[in-house]
Amino acid sequence: MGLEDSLVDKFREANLKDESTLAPRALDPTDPTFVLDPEFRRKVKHDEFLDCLDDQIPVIDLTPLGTNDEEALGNVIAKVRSAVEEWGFFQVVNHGVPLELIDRLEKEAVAFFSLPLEEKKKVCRTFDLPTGYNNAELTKNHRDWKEVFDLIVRGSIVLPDESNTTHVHVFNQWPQNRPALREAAEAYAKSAEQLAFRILGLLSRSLGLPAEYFHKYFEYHASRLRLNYYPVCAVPDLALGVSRHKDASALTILVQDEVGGLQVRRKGGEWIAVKPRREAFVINVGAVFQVWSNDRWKSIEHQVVVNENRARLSFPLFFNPCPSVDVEPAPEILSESNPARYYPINWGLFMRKRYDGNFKQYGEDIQIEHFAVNRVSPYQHL
Ligand SMILES: O=C(O)CCC(=O)C(=O)O
Ligand SMILES: [Fe+2]
Repeated sequence: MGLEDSLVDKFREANLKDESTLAPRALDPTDPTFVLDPEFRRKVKHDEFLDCLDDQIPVIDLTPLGTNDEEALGNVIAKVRSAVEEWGFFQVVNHGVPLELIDRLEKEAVAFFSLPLEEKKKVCRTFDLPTGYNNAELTKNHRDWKEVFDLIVRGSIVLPDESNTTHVHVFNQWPQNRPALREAAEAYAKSAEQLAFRILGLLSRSLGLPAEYFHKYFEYHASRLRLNYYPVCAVPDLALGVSRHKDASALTILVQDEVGGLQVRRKGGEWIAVKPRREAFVINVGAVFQVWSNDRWKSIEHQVVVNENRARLSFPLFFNPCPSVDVEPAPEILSESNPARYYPINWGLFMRKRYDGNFKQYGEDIQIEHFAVNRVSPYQHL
């Protein structure tokens, strides 16, 4: 038996013995794909926070957004620009989303994830319907130590089918007899959606464009709210809650509980553990802004580590354009010395391929880089 086989055994046996997790066992620790190759395992624990402020994602107070104070607003925009250029991430406080909406959703999410697996599987995601419950998600072909519940923020969207010959209607699945989960998720999603539009405006201005510049791409936006539940893991140095990845969204708004687990890759390659703050949202720009900004901004790698003591909840809202939109570098940003670095990418087809890649085991997930000019891409026809 090789070294890796013995680690797979260790992972399985320790997790089978572990009775501490709140939810009934929904992850099968005998699946060897949970055990990551050494280079992908955590380097830093979930609560190993660095004390120095320079080592934390900048915190930006959004109070000036509701005022006519142009000078204060100008400061906010400058801070956003600098944080996105430096980190790809920032945190916001005084964001306008009521805390009680978050509390309520956390309570309902815990109640849902605590249900027996057979109950949760009644709203299981399928190949054609990428909403609802999933306990077998792959991030770049690694199995994640997490359970998720996904919903479309606007209730439903229309996506191209796999072969791009027709369209499929994607709608939300809700557990029967649990109206409180739906009410809590919809109320939170509505409030976070408003925040997303305000942040979209800030990001546009940070690129030197009018506040409403990108709003036209979001009329029938395809945003998704995800409820993440990371059970206790008996051997957290072998698996991750979410393997390293870059978000494909325009921007992501994340709220997390006090446990900790999110880690962001810095330019030097090191991983920084993000210290949870109850009053703050973590925001990052995704691949769509990378394209719009013609690589001035990058979608930055991040991951989630798990731990042996406490389960964790987090709720990312992936703010996505309409499926019909072709995402391409904003012409106002381009010049002779800054030519377009990407071909136009149809967002609906891109999402379809991403969903399919999460569901099936592909060699490589589709990435925005596949559309870079000068790259020979299997997806250039999209
Ligand atoms: O749980 C988190 O803190 C982040 C999750 C995440 O990055 C994702 O779902 O894309
Ligand atoms: Fe992410």
